[in-house]
Amino acid sequence: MARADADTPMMKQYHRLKAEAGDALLFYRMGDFFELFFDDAKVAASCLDIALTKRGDEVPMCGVPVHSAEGYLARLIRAGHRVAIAEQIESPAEARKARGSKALVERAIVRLVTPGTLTEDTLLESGASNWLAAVGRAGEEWAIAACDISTGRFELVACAAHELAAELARLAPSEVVGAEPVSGITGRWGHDGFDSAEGERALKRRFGLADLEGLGGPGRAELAACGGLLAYLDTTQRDSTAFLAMPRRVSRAQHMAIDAATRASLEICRAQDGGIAGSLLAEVDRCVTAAGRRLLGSDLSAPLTDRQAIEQRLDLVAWLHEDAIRRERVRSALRSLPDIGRAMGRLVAGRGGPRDLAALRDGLTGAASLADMLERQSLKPVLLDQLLPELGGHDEAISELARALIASPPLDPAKGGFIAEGYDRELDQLRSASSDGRRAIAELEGRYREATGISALKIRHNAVLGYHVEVPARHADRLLAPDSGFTHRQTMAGAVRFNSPALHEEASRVLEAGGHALTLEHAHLERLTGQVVGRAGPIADTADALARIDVAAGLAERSTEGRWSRPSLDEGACLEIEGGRHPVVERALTASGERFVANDCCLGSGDRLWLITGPNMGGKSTFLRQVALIALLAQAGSFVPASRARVGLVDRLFSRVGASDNLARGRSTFMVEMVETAAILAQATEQSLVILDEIGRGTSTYDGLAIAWAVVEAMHDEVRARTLFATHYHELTRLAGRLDALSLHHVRAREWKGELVLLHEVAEGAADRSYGIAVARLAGLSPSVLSRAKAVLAKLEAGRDATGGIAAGLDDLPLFAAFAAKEPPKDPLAEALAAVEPDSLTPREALEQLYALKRLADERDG
Ligand SMILES: Nc1ncnc2c1ncn2[C@@H]1O[C@H](COP(=O)(O)OP(=O)(O)OP(=O)(O)O)[C@@H](O)[C@H]1O
Repeated sequence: MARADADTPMMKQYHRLKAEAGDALLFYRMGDFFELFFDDAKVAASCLDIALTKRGDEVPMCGVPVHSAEGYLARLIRAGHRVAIAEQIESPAEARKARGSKALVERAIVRLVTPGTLTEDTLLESGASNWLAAVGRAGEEWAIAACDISTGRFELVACAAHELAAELARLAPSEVVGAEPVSGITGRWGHDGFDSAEGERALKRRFGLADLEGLGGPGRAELAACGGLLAYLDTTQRDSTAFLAMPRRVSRAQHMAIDAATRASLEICRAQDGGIAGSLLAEVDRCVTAAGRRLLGSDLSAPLTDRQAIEQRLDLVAWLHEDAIRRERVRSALRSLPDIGRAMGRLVAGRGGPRDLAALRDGLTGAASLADMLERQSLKPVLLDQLLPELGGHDEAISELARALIASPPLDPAKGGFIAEGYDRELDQLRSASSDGRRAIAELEGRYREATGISALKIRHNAVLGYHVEVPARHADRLLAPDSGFTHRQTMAGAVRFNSPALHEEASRVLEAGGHALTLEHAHLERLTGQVVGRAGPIADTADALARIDVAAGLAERSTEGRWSRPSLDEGACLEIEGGRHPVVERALTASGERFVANDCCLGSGDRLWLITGPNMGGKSTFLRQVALIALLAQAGSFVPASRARVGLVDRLFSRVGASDNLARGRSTFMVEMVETAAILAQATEQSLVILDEIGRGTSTYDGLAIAWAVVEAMHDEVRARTLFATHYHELTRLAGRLDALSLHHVRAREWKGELVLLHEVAEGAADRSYGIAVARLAGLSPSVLSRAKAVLAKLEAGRDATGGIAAGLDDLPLFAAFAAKEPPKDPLAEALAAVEPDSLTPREALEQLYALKRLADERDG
């Protein structure tokens, strides 16, 4: 930068603000633009594809107009940037008045825009939640405090260190913050406030609580996370407040545990390409409101484990499923409702406007009439009875807003005109004074035309001159005459402009009345906003209740469309599915005119591990995933794509795909596969459901088979979870003779007139052969390569038959339990040492312990 420029007061101010903004891009307000300088300008210009210019000789700079800044902000945020907004906090006139004619306008950072702290519609996806998650810890305890300030949701979850990643995967936050880096988690670290005492203070202050008993006494890690979260909100929101309902403590046991890899593999809320299209969510979603869509996403992300709660959701879906007319009435009532949750988020944050108030008016009115309609229905399910009271109770607010606002107010309050006539007498009078004035001005125009004889005379208005008389240049002389009563203001190319005392007087009246009217309207806006913000909690409850009804009605609609059935739930470890289908694959096939073959599955304590073989493309992966998705949908409270399903409640769901299937995602090392398999073996329980698709195939045949073999044994003998294991290692079928709760299944195929026909039917027993070469022919491999492959296969098979193949001798292998029992011998000295707590010992006790340890050491060595 040029030295001289660096020293200007403006640049000094800029650098001070930039230092405060840290790594966020600084939007520095200059008149009608936000300007960016130095590296910020380079980053923004390339990200936004706008021109990079120079200030003075050297300072790179670019700018975006204030009125369209939101669109640019959205792009920067989506590209992973944070933006600090430095506004002018006084007008140039105020600055001059206070500090002289050359005074610099004072600026301050009024907001830090980050991905997790957005409230604007243009910056948010309407159908997805926008979580900000703060990771806190106290000793060995960890917790996440998460909020979505666009709707006020606020959750606390305590968990162990190894569960953090899965919990974060459930929330899929837009932003993660914490005090110190947590391995395996991408976030922004180094933030302050992650302290339990600070958290407790901040929570009490924020919600006006004397103690935290009402919240069920959150633990120290939860408080630390809260402290960090609230401090971060203060940093980003500055003078405005973020919308937060009272925190809800989420116990991990309330939800089916699903780790990040399983979510990705089952494509629950996002498909593999990261988009919603192609995911389970997109397939199931028939919600008619954005809030419903957000809730459905969170339901599918966190299926329940409490049978009663699931049955309640299912009862509501069933009630809407059995009566199409009732369902359509509910859905059409919901369809017209605005997003009151998000409107509330903006109003609380001080970024709301008249249109948000109108959204509340219309949304709450709609909620009340929906409640009326539902109230009259008979045999209502319990959940609906619980939801109905939440829909109402806003009569006062509704009638106030209905009286106060015009039908469709403008987004921007700046020009006024949003307060309805008849709401405020004074405002009405001011408005009529102003319109009387405008009428008087129009009359004046007529009179002047007559008096001057200039029919082209006009009274106009612009920002610089205000009201003025304008005549074509050729008639100007008449008005320029000293006794004309007009004062010259401006000469243009073809016209000359004048003022007159009468016009001046009328114009002042218009201006004054208009100004007062605007001030009054703004005062009303502020007061009305204050009133609804005071009811933020109950309004958020209404928004949640509407979303819950929308989700149930949408699921009922989807079930009708797809002939889905209500699952029955069971506390035991069973999973019985008749005529199960994979909703996403089924739709893709139907779209191309093909038929999806429904399949059965029956897992129970005596038959809990299915080993599935069969040709490539035979439908193994599809079958595995559909079973997992059916369990997941059932526990989320949805009907399922099956003719009958009985689901033993699943505590944890795991799905893993062998390494090579994941190649496209670039994270498909064999190592990842093994780490993930190890996690399943460590975490799955007898109540879990595990889907393993070709585990072990990412390495050499011998290693792969050996690992797959050992994993199947461990799943069967140790973990004992319900398991579906798809494999191409035919040798594994030998395990059926040794493991009594394992059964063999295959996807059927037939060769007909030399062509392979894949039947996509799951049948009992092992596949008779692998058909790999036949599939390769389907794929179009050349005849010469195919015939060579056949010759090689024949040789290999002959060798296998002669020697017993690669699995020869495995039948003599001792059982898995014989190995599993062998743990490394314990070291008493190490154990005793680990048990010592130096801080809690007196010097004398310490000495005694030292002697005891020495004794143990002697015993071990001696
Ligand atoms: N039940 C079914 N009914 C009809 N078509 C099916 C069915 N299941 C799968 N398919 C079709 O077969 C294709 C392959 O299925 P899938 O990927 O499940 O096979 P796979 O046995 O796992 O194959 P590979 O062993 O090569 O991974 C699917 O994309 C789908 O088009």
